[in-house]
Amino acid sequence: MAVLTLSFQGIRNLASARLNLSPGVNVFYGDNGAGKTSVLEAIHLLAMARSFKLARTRTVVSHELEELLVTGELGDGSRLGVRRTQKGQVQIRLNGESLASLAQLVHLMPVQLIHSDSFALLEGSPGDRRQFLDWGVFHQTVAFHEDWQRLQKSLKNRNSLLRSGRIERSQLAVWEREYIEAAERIDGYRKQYLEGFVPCFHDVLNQLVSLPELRIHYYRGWDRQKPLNEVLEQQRDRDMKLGYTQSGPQRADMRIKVNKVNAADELSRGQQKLVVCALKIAQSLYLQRQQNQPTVFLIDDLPAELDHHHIQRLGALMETLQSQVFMTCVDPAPLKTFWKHPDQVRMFHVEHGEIGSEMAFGDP
Ligand SMILES: Nc1ncnc2c1ncn2[C@@H]1O[C@H](COP(=O)(O)OP(=O)(O)OP(=O)(O)O)[C@@H](O)[C@H]1O
Repeated sequence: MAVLTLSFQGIRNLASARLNLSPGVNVFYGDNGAGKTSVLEAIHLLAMARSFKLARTRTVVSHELEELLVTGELGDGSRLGVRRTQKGQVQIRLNGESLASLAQLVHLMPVQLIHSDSFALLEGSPGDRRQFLDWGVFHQTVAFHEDWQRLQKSLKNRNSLLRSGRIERSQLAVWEREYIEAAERIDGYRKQYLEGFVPCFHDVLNQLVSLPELRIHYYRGWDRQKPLNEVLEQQRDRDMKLGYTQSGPQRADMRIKVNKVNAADELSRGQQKLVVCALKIAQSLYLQRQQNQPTVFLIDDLPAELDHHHIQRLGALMETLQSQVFMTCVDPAPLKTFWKHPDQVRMFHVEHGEIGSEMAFGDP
């Protein structure tokens, strides 16, 4: 859901502000250290009650203040507010009422983030790709969250039994049954999600860059040929020595390869960025088609690594999404010329933490 007005105070170097936003594209430009990324953090805080990374969340409250406050008026007229203290206490309110869970907040305003860490989708660990995959599954399948919690609980209990060294077979059997059931359901949700998502991804990728050899391979976290109960049985002794469970959905991966080589090892930095953008855009398009739920995009330094031609392609694609987009850049020039609907684009100049008067292209 789009944020139509955004107010914040106590975020890093940003002066308190109230911004009228476009439901389409919003560009924040300015010099290094001006506070552009901090504006994206403000929106991320509103949507997720935290910054992009745990480490960043710890430092997000301004040095001079005890707490931060971000509030927004959303497209459906509701008012959302997030307060966070230096000590990490969080309060989330929707229309004046406290929200019971973070999951409720995350469903309200799905956010896709594209920034320098997003390259981890290609060059990072399987955990980075699982997180991406599960974002889509979480929004598509209501039951996923509950099954994920069941999986975590049974896995934790199995692992602590394995570590205790005194294995009570009947107790282990109870947790293994629970673990296998949750694992198979999660694997099923992920497979079903990828069946719809992968063609959508290739469509988007083709609009950005020609990489006909690129493929996504799903690994479910245990041997494709064997049922999980058999795998657990075979690995039990080794699992005991290691003190953890080697196989299951917590080891799944979504490998992205070009000519059978990891995309991160084959593609240029710019091509990698286009693949990352295609993955995130496709995920949002797919969510939009399946659930009629638009995503908010946060793109830090959109032009970095891209030539003018690809910036234009990406901009044109962003414009066609029914999503609200926030992007930052140092030099706004490459982002000024090509919009098909300039009345939907607003530009904000950020200077020493102050957000300058906003300008829409339609303005005189
Ligand atoms: N807790 C804090 N309190 C006050 N100022 C902070 C705090 N944390 C960071 N800063 C400062 O706030 C500024 C925020 O920078 P930000 O990352 O938003 O800049 P940017 O415009 O995105 O820059 P770049 O183009 O270099 O990425 C930096 O100058 C930083 O030193």
